[in-house]
Amino acid sequence: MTLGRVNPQFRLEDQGISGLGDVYYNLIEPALVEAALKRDEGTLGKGGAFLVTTGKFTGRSPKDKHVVKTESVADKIWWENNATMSPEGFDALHQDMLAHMQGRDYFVQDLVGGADPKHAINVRMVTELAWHGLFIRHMLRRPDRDALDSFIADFTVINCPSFSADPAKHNCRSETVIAMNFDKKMILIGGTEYAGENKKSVFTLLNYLLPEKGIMPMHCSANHATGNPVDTAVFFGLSGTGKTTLSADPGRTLIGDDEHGWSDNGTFNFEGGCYAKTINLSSEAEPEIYATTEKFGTVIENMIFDQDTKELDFDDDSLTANMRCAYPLHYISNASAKATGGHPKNIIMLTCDAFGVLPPIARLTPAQAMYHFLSGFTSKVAGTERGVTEPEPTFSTCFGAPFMPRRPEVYGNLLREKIATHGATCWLVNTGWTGGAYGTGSRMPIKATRALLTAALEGSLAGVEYRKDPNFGFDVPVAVTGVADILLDPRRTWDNPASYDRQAAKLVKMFAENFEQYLPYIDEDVKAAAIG
Ligand SMILES: Nc1ncnc2c1ncn2[C@@H]1O[C@H](COP(=O)(O)OP(=O)(O)O)[C@@H](O)[C@H]1O
Ligand SMILES: C=C(OP(=O)(O)O)C(=O)O
Ligand SMILES: [Mn+2]
Repeated sequence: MTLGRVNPQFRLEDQGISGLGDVYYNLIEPALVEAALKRDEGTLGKGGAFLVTTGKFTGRSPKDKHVVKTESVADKIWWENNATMSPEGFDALHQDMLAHMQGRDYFVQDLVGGADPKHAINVRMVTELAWHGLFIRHMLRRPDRDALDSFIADFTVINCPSFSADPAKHNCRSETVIAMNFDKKMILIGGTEYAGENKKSVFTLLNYLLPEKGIMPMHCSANHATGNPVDTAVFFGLSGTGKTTLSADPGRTLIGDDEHGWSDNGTFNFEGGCYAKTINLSSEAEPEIYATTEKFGTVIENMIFDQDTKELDFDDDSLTANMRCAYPLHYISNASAKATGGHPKNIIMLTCDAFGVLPPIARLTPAQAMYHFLSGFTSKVAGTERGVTEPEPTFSTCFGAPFMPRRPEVYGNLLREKIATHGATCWLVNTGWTGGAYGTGSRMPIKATRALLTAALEGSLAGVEYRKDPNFGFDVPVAVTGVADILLDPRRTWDNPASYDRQAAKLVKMFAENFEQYLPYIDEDVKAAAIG
């Protein structure tokens, strides 16, 4: 049976998918919540939030993500960073997944990736779980109801958590699989319930498609000055560095929290919703995000709650440290209705330095910005990827290596060109450890980070005194109103300055060793900005 609203010329049968049970097309949020409750997929929380657990997989499985090596993409993909799958393996996977889907009910959401209609793609998400339908309906952009009648998908994603892949037959690594086929315009996901795979696979797709149109795809959040989209800031950062937290700024308008493009027209969100970490979320430090956890349909993943009162326990990470909530952009009161902004005036590169070495803010020259963008130094925080249980220093190029199908220079050169054309000011902001490394020191207070960002974005850091950092060569402000001076000089926050110096030397060496791989691809000025 077919239920809901769909283009009568573009049902699943028209895509060669038949023999399913009931197919629910484009249900709106209340209907998805009803369906998910009926199917016992979760339970209602305060304000009608929808609470789910995802079993064994509570974070992404980057090693199980494959790109199908077809002729047309063979010389475009960065294979050192993307696991392959043979076209034959994919076809077998596709067939077996369709066979597995027989007789089961499915939920179809016809959505859009990209707030700039000129560069948007239509994505059809076919999900076994009703709540995955709800999740992705929040996360991507919802077309007008009338537009559904003529919707044709550019890409189709099928997500089937109850399906187990067979490495021998499907040319994959384990029972869990995320397989991207750019030729067949299809992504198949199996063997994991973690909702983040849905949005990050669409992100990877856009990261592949957009550079050829001269658009820079960015793993970043974005906001603009209230009433003034020309004053746009983007915040690059790997998971857990603070993109979502810091872009939800009561003093600015939120464009988006995770994935954006930079075209000749400025900045545009790929998405229509946010996916925030809820561990230790407090109503004082992050009131806007906190409030979404009590709104209708917000999807809350892997949180412990009181069965009687439905009170969420934000400190209980017994299921995972990667507890999450997903909500539409408009659940944040000062979000942009258009989800677009101007050319970034400020570019913030967020790093979560578990060594406690980097200063809380530094101003970068364009060459230094390129150096840090290609380096992508940060820590993986606990939980977002399987197997990571404490902050793990890493160099994740473009601040999002797991989502980059092309070589880093492709993104680096695009960014470099756009920074030069539009004259953006670049900053490195450490939201990680201060007063010592992870284990000794403490995480940078959110209040301090916010005060520094406000100063940078409002322009008041333009006139202050700077020191040149002896290890990294960038400029660090000496004093900023609202922030203790000592915080600005990490060496002074350590009990033993000699230990700091040793740790800094170790980090400089790591940077230098990691950067060697980029030397053949970069210009002299970036080489000159290299450290160590
Ligand atoms: N100084 C800080 N700046 C930003 N976030 C911080 C800071 N200190 C602690 N945090 C916490 O770190 C996490 C950042 O996560 P999030 O904003 O979701 O990152 P991302 O969106 O980049 O994945 C949040 O749980 C936040 O409360
Ligand atoms: C959702 C994710 O990313 P982020 O924390 O950057 O939102 C993820 O990496 O699974
Ligand atoms: Mn985020």
